[in-house]
Amino acid sequence: MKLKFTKMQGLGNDFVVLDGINQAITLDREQIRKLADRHFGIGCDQLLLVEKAEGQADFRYRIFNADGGEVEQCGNGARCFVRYVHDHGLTQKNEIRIETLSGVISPHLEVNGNVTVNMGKPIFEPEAIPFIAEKRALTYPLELPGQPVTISAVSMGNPHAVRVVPDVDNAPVDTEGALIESHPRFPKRVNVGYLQVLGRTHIKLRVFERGAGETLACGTGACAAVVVGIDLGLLDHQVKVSTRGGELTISWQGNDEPVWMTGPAVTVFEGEINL
Ligand SMILES: N[C@H](CCC[C@H](N)C(=O)O)C(=O)O
Repeated sequence: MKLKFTKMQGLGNDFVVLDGINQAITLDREQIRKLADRHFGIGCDQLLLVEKAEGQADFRYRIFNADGGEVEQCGNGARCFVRYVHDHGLTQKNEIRIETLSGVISPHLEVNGNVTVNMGKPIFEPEAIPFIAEKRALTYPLELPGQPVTISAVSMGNPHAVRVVPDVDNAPVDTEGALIESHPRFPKRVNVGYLQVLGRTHIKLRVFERGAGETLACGTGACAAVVVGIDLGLLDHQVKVSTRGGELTISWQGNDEPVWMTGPAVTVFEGEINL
């Protein structure tokens, strides 16, 4: 099967984007893993599928991690999604509503080329994350081989565990991140963020992503980290998030207010692959 694709990236978090409207696409887990493979396929952190909306939204937005698993949300991908549908003539709108497994989000193309997305509101109830805990708390002890660690847990539609650390550049992201990602108290596994507070309006962040490993940036991870930082009283309402791939601006007014994310979305190349 010949498949047209577009390679895109948001702060180095990279995507293979497929038009599922003008080409009939059914991919199994193994085919997704192959497309995402950086040696035997195209290579990406996530594969994004553009489909017709089922409800009132403009499009349906499906997200698959490099391990082939379909997930609920992807922030950097949402910015690339609106750039893609605009550039490929699938819409003339600058602001669109896209339905995901975790609800509708609305990315907006800014005149300066950045994209702002209403990422919806954070969810802290453990059973909705999902995370196994007696009750909602600001932080939780999490048993690991060796000594336990302290995390916060929140959902941005997808699950996030966030650790506040003094120095992200020396944090055990690959080793400890992998242990937390598949910890039994996260029944659907979890994205693991390492947050360093540089000031009340600036943090540094690294994320070991569920189903992909450490990425250069994680949009929902940046939202989760800022929300946790605000909840812990460490951050103000608008924060610059410095990731290895560049900077995001995240803002949250608290309580049931949505989280807003602003950042870039870049097309790298168009291609075609025989699958
Ligand atoms: N690995 C994530 C999906 C991609 C999220 C990330 N790339 C973003 O920009 O939000 C998960 O399994 O929930």
